[in-house]
Amino acid sequence: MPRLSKTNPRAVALKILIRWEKGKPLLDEVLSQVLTKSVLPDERDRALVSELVNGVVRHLYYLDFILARFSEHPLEKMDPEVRNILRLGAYQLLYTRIPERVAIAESLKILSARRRGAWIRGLVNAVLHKVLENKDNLPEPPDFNEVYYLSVKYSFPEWLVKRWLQRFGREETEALLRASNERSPLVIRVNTLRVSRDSLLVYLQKDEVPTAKPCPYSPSGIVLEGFRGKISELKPYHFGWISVQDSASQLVGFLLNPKPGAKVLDACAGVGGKTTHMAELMQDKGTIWAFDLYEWRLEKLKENFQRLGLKLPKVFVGDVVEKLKELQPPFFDYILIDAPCTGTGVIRKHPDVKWARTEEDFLRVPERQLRLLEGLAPFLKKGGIMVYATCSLEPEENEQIIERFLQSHPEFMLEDPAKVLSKTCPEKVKELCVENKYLRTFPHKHGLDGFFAVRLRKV
Ligand SMILES: C[S@@+](CC[C@H](N)C(=O)[O-])C[C@H]1O[C@@H](n2cnc3c(N)ncnc32)[C@H](O)[C@@H]1O
Repeated sequence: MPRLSKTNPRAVALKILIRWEKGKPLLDEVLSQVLTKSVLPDERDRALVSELVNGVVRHLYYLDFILARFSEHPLEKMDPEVRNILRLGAYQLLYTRIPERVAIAESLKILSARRRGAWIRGLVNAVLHKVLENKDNLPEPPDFNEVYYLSVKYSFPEWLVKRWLQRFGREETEALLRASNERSPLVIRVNTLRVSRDSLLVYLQKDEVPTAKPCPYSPSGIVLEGFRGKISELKPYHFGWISVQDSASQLVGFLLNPKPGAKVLDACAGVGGKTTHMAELMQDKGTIWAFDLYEWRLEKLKENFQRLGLKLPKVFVGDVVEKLKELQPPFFDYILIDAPCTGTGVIRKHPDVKWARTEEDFLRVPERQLRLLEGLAPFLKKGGIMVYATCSLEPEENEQIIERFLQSHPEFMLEDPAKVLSKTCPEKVKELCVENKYLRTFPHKHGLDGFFAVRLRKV
């Protein structure tokens, strides 16, 4: 019989948290590796693992603050198994509707199965009961230090809170921290080559997701409010009618808006979220060259093209700047640079991002981004369009990079995103366009992932 660590969702979550805490690998990757090896055939158990792991990572500092108040033993001196079982227990008690006795009993069951002694079980039992007894009157972090207070209350590293406070001020920073801790709704993009958004909406509302509603910004977007199921269990997913893509990310495709028959370069294609959108916008006519550093991502990209019934693009593994020098490609009509970035705009989806970043990233990452802009600019046709996008909120990766690029490239000019987007998207999209130059979305202002994008024309 498989061991508890493979069959019990809380034990699987514990294993993931211990592994994540040790080396801070990408949480999604550890989650999928451990889930693949686990024996959890029920989809609800797998969803519980994901909910517990993401929840603990999202509220890490606050959970530790609360636990430290109720434990006589310093958390940092506990072994990782005990520390993380306490975090898991406290998360269930404070943030979920799991019955309290189940949350505590299951924590103790795991410790027993792992042959932890009576002393450890007693400690965990006592601390979790104290959390439960004080649930309606939990201690607050001291507020004489604004940075420390916000950092603990919303579980963000102090350096990032300080950075946002300097830029946005107290009220807006608090709104951003709060919004970044919320779970984002699931948004899908309709493959309009197969089905119209209106008819798919009718189908979903009637049959599979009664709460489905049109996205107010993207003409192809449907928001599956409150949907907690697995997307691959929806029939339209199997028919190739939909892809999962946040509304802000969909707008990047509409900003480039490649025409049918065009030659397009997707420099950082990943698993093809935007590549497939471009193919749909081009009515599957034309040529797309898709690059990424990782083969496994491009394999997924191909699967996505196949599922959506789209013609496969030309796919290349490796550094796009170096590869293009070897390949001597044609000049492109359109280039998309969906640049690697710090990801501070998508913390609500990837809570580990806040713990993985350091201040040095804001020196290192922009240089990679500028290298991509500089390296790809020569491959764009005169009159062609290049869109640069990130899911970061930080000016160093966004406005400042574009200014630096434009200073040494007078042959490029910025186009007003509002003018381009209003041709295909609802009027409301203009709210997201600023200074006639930038498309900028924020979780706390628009309820969207934080994205930045510009449209550059080579003149
Ligand atoms: C923001 S993600 C792209 C997401 C993707 N466009 C989508 O919509 O699904 C950035 C991607 O760029 C890739 N990347 C980073 N540097 C690169 C380079 N020099 N050449 C090619 N790909 C690169 C990364 O592997 C990563 O998959």
